[in-house]
Amino acid sequence: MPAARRKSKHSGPSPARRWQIISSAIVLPAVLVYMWLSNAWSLFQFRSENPHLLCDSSQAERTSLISLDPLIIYVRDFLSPSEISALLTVAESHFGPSPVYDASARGDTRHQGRTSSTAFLPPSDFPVASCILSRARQFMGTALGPSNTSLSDFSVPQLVRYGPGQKFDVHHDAFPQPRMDQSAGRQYNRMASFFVYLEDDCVDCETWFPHVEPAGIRWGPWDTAKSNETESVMPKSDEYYRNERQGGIMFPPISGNALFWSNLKASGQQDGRVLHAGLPVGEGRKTAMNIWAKRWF
Ligand SMILES: O=C(O)CCC(=O)C(=O)O
Ligand SMILES: [Fe+2]
Repeated sequence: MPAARRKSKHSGPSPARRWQIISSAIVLPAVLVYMWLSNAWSLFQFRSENPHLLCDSSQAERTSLISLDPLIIYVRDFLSPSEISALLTVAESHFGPSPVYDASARGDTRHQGRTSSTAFLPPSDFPVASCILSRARQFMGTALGPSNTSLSDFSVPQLVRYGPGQKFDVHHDAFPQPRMDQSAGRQYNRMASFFVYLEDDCVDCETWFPHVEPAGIRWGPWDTAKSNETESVMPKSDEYYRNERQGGIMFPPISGNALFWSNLKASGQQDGRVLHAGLPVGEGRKTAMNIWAKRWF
């Protein structure tokens, strides 16, 4: 046999080399295809479990900043329907004429600017009021301050009710000067307000903040005094505030939702920008809950 032929018979790759070639030509691509397929499968599964691959609508934020300065926050679903019906039931027999604080008399009086009815719900007598105060405390987080440690850091919660023609004229929730808390033996003021809507079956019954004009508001044509029409500033499905022809912002009552705002400047004085009113009810009935957090002095 010629030498050249003999040589070619033995010059092929060794078995180890052949295995190396097979593995790089078949096994490696197979592994890569497998990895790609399994990734694609997981993605497919993820997509079929989350067909829209968008936000989960049940995770919608419940709070909206209306104004940073002064601080005003809108809270959706602050109270559940069952909490609302519990509050309305326990308060029903406790309504009397709404009081107004008279600084010169240093006490509560009646005033023609406030014609609603009020029911006081001391948390010690009304467990539902107590758990709602705890929620308010949670909402306020560390803003209550280190000396605020108990439910007495809130004024006694009140339900306020308006029938046709009843109103609360423009006013401030904080007192002009700190007021004595007799049982605590200390002075306090209402540093923040929660106003929670319970019954909203009424017309012309908004809460109006005449001096708050959030940056995000699109002013209506009336702003130029050319038209009498107000313009909604939110899409219909989310219409929880609207602008007001005379200026400011109006909140129509929506049962369960709450407004939260800060009443005091850092100095402890009233912040005049959060003056507000309960407009005279046209028809129907509005019931809401007042919760005031105290700042001690
Ligand atoms: O009735 C309203 O809309 C506001 C009432 C209010 O401001 C209050 O009770 O202090
Ligand atoms: Fe008020």
